Amino acid sequence: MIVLKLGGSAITEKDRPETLDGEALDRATDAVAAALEATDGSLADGLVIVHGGGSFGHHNASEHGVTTTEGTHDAGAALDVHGAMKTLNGFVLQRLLERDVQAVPVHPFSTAARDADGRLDLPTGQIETLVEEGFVPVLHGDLVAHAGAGATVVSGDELVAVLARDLAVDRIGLCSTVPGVLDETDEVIDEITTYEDVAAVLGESDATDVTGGMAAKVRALLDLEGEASIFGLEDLGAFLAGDEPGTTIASRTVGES
Ligand SMILES: Nc1ncnc2c1ncn2[C@@H]1O[C@H](COP(=O)(O)OP(=O)(O)OP(=O)(O)O)[C@@H](O)[C@H]1O
Ligand SMILES: C=C(C)CCOP(=O)(O)O
Repeated sequence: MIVLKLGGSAITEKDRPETLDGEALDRATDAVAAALEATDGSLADGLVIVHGGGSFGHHNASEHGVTTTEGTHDAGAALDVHGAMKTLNGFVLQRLLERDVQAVPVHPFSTAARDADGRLDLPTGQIETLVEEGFVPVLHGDLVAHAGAGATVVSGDELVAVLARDLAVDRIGLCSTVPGVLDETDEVIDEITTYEDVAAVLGESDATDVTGGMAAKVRALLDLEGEASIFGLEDLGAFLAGDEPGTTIASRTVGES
C-alpha cells in the first residue's frame, strides 16, 4: 500500500487565504490517475491519499488561536476550521473523480481523537476496508477531539505517520512545494537519518502554518520504521512509479535511540 500526502503548499496558494492552485491540483491528480491506470487500479495493493491545508485551514486555525496543542471549546470556531478543510477536500475529490479515481472522503474530525498527552488515535479499520474494496480514501489535516483541550489541529503529516504505523504500508510519499528538504545552499538533501544533522536548515513554512512546516514533517517521518520521500510536484509521477525522488527520510535502525 502507498500513503501519499499532497501538501497544502503544493495544491493551494498558501499565502492567499482559501485559494486553490487549480493547475497544481490538476497536475497532481493527473499523476495519480495515470499511476492507477498503469497498474490496472491496483497501485501496489492500494493507495491512501492525505492532503494538507495550505491556504485552507491554517488561516482559520490561526485566527481562532488553535494549534496542535492549543485547542478550542467553541463549536463555531471548530466548524470554521473543519469547514475550510472540507471545502479543500471537496476540490481534491472532485478532481480525482473527474479522472475516474474511486476517491472517497474520510474526515478525521469524525473519527480520530487525542488523549491528554496529545497522542493521536486514528481508527484505521474503515480505511483498510475501503482500500480492500477498491476505493482510494482521501483524508486531510483537520481538527480532532483532544482530552482536556477541546479540539486541536491534526496535521496531514501526523495522519501519514499513524497510517504508516498501523497499516501494512509499503511506501510513503510527501509531495510538497519544494523538491525536497533543502540545505543551506538550496540543494536537495538526498537522505536524512537524524534530526540533529539537519536541524540548522529546517524551518517552519514561509506561509501561515499552525503545524510546524518542514521541521515538524521531518520529525514525524524520522519516528517511522520505514522510509519516506519528500519531493515536489514534478516528481510525483516518478514516486508513484516506484522511484525515490527528492529527500529520503530513513528510519532509525532498531536499537538506536
Ligand atoms: N530546509 C528546508 N527545505 C525545504 N523547505 C523548508 C525548509 N525549511 C523550511 N521550509 C519550508 O517548509 C515548507 C514546506 O512545509 P509545509 O508544511 O508548508 O508543506 P506542505 O506539507 O506541503 O503544506 P501543508 O502543511 O499546508 O500541508 C516550504 O515551502 C518552506 O517554506
Ligand atoms: C490547519 C489544519 C486544520 C490542518 C493542517 O494540516 P497540514 O497542512 O497537513 O499541516
